[in-house]
Amino acid sequence: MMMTRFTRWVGFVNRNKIVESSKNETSFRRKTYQVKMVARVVDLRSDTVTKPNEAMRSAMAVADVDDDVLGFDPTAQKLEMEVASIMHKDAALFVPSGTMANLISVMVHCEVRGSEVILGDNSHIHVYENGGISTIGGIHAKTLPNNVDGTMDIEKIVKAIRGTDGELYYPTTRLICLENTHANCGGRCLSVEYIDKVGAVAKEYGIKLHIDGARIFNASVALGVPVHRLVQEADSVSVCLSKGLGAPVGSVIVGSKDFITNAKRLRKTLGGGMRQVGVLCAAAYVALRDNVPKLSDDHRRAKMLAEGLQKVEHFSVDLSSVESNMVFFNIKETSKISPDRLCEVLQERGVLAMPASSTSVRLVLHYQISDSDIQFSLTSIKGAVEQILTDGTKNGAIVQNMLSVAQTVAV
Ligand SMILES: Cc1ncc(COP(=O)(O)O)c(C=O)c1O
Ligand SMILES: C[C@@H](O)[C@H](N)C(=O)O
Repeated sequence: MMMTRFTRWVGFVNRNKIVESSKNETSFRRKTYQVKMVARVVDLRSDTVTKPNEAMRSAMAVADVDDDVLGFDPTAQKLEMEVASIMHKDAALFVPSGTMANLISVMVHCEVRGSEVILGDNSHIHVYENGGISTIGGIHAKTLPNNVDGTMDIEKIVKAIRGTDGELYYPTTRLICLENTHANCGGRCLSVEYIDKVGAVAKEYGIKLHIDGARIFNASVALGVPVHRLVQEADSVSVCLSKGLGAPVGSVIVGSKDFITNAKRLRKTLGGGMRQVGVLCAAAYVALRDNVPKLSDDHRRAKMLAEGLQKVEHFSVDLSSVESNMVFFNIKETSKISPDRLCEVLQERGVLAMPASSTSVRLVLHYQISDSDIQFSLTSIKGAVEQILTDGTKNGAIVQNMLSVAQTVAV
């Protein structure tokens, strides 16, 4: 799973040195892997790695702030109203992270003990949020297989909804969660037709629909569908401003006024109530204002990167799966190149990437990656492959020599 490898590969770039951390079983140890003077670093680990730009920093410096727990931070209110308006929802709430946005949303919808949520077995909520909906929310997860396009079969969703006949034994289904775009399915986009159908099922059975919209603006741009139309049937959406939009921190939950009132209380319970949070909301507002139009360039560069990778003999890329800002490519087993080793050598060559599985690597585009960065990355990747194969040949020769010496000595 990408996340297990993700926790092992956290590379920090600090000016001209790369400090590599690797996670062992017992504790997180930061070790200086190798301090190398690199002329250039292209960070393709995720779209969470962007640094606040000058406009964001300036806005943060002059932000009009007050105590937001008391409900008076004007910049937080301005951002929340803007996101609610864009999404055509009644209200919104700024929270520190996408993980907390999802947790709060699920907990508000499933506030009655014995609730169950239907979600994908490859969804971020199920795989990468420490099981928070269960460990903190006390909510039962009913997972269904995610298809390669990020959807769950609607027939399976309907079948998974608990009937009243088993209420003495079964949890009660109260929520369906979708994810758009779908991170672990390569950033694939869920169509508005599909979301509408799931919304219709939710309404028919009197349950709610939440969309993990960490990259909902990527989906909107990739599909050419207004973002409010994509989420029309959702009762709540978590919108990350700190992903492709490039804000340093934060997500926004949108929904009805009552939903957001309950969400606000739960945010405080979870410790997410923040005081002069307008400093962060100011940067998020700039990201929302300036960066949505840049997402199509991220998608274009993702395709450019995928096409370049496809030309590398030892890689395979499903070009049709590159719908937004993510590229997953497989390394053929015959190459004997491991994703870990490739990412390690790439790091020495100034490209940061993350293994996605034992045979694949994930690359994520964001607005701080340029066209020339793509060319630089492709050149570095080809160089890294050659280096690993050459090392492999040399090591093979050394081992062969050692074996023949050992045999000679043994005789
Ligand atoms: C699809 C998706 N949902 C939620 C999150 C969680 O966001 P955060 O990292 O801000 O907690 C992420 C990744 O970060 C994600 O990729
Ligand atoms: C790893 C995961 O939590 C993060 N959302 C990412 O896609 O990088």
